[in-house]
Amino acid sequence: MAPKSSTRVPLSVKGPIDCPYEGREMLSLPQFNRGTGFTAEERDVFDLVGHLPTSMQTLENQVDRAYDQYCSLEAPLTKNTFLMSLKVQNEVLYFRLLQDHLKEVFSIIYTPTESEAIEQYSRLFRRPEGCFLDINHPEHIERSLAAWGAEEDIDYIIVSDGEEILGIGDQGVGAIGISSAKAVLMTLCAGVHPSRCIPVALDVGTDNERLLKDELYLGNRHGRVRGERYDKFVDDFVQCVKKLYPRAVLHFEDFGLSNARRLLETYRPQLACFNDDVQGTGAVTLAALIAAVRVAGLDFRDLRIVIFGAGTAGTGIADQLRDFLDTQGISKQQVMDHIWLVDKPGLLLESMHDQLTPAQRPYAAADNGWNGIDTKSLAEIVKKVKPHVLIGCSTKPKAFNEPVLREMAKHVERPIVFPLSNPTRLHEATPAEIFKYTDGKALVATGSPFDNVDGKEIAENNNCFVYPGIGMGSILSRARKVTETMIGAAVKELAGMAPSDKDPDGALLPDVADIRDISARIISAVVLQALEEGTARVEEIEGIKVPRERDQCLEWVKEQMWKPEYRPLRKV
Ligand SMILES: NC(=O)C1=CN([C@@H]2O[C@H](COP(=O)(O)OP(=O)(O)OC[C@H]3O[C@@H](n4cnc5c(N)ncnc54)[C@H](O)[C@@H]3O)[C@@H](O)[C@H]2O)C=CC1
Ligand SMILES: CC(=O)C(=O)O
Ligand SMILES: [Mg+2]
Repeated sequence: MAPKSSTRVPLSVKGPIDCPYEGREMLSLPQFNRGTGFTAEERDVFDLVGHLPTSMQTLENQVDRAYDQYCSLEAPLTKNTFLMSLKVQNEVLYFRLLQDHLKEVFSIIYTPTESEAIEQYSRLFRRPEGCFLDINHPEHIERSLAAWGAEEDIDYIIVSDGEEILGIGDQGVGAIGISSAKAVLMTLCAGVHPSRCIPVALDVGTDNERLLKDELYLGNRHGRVRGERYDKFVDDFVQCVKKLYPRAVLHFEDFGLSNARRLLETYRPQLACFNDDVQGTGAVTLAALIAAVRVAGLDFRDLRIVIFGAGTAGTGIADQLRDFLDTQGISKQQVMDHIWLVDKPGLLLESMHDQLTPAQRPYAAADNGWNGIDTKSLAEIVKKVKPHVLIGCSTKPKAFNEPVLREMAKHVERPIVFPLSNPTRLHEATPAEIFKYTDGKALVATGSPFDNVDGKEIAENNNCFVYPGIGMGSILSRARKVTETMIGAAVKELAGMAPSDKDPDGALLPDVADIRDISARIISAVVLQALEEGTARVEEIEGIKVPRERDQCLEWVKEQMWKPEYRPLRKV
């Protein structure tokens, strides 16, 4: 959190850091604490003498020590808790450790382990690390948000009401866990200054009986508030964001099916906002699909796609495909005619109109042609449609079983299969199963990380590949809106980095280990698009003329990214 306005310090990414603190207080602030990393001069100037052991260490020494401690822990959840503690002790050390061991720690700080941490949020709680807004006290919204800094301090706000977290459903106030984890990734992947991002939990109650019965549960102990009171609370929050932080980008995460898209549609015209589950998932899946289509030698015009699980993510993917292909000269209707949505009632048909969500309706299949076919059976649907692509966002493990996959492999040369449900145990199939039942011919991407199978790398098709880039691109351009074309620019940039373009056995998305470089390129593409289409306000607000040439813009972007390093401290 930024210091109070009386001692406000600029939150920069280079040069000396102004510090108004000293002594024990400084050691308790993760933004300023360097522990054994403080130099002799800093110990003197900031009155730290006597508070630290004699020996002085470099950041690299500290990372080695912390990493050894991390490795000595066995269970992923214990590792997650350890990293959480490190984060509230020394922010630079925390991010440097993550950066140096990125691939290894990714599944610990994010899906799947973060899901476990969120399920146990009230029992693992040590220190609060975000902004908690209570539906029973909407009068506190402004005061709570304003405590995070002045208008120019805040770039990004991630908000969740915790209804549909990472595939594990309603976690009530545990929402703060996903907002914080996504905020960490904003810094780690895209270099957003950690103090310029606010993770927010909207505590509107929970319908999770386990939590309601748990005497240690830390959130509001009543059912989820819905309807007008909920809408008013969310609206109060958004209007407050607009008022206090008009430059910031608002990121919605893990809202439930009945709210996610509705809130996005309501607020998109009002401010720069983005729903990661709808748009981020759609964007990364489209990038992986573009890569897969190239490997399979297919044409998007002919592609038949079945999406199993037509909720927030499933319909987000369908819309992203439809809107992107429309810009490539394939009409929206043609794309919609080639997408089949399947949900709990089976294939979604026109005759189900009244039971379908507005997002599902445009894709409902005409009933004629399906007479005598069991539309509840995925294998039967696959037999009839003969899809090239099968995408899972259902949270139904093992839904892509042997009959389904074998049926798919009968009709197409290279089945494209993306089981995207998180966490790992909810995947519709494992990569090993998919390869087994398609005789190794499938092109696979998964929602959570998986190890290689028979030397084949498995792309992690997770929105973490794009939202940091889209978010930071919107921040740096000071975008008025996060537009479809800016998201499209991110998709094209990511699709252009697919290892499978060079090696047909390569992954459909680049390696998460390279996420900082990947994000920098996406940021740059988004900034350039925002400049071109006039959504950017960076010159107007900050007086900055961003280079419009690609390489120069990329260099500029890299300079704006926060890095975990001990910059000189200046006493103020
Ligand atoms: N890989 C990634 O980047 C992302 C993955 N996801 C994952 O996708 C899954 C779904 O997330 P959301 O769309 O946000 O949830 P959601 O609740 O909005 O949608 C889930 C949909 O699946 C349907 N469903 C549930 N059981 C089913 C069954 N047995 N057969 C067919 N359909 C069934 C539900 O009725 C609902 O329409 C979660 O596991 C989530 O973690 C979500 C966003 C991003
Ligand atoms: C990845 C993500 O956003 C989800 O599973 O909800
Ligand atoms: Mg999500």
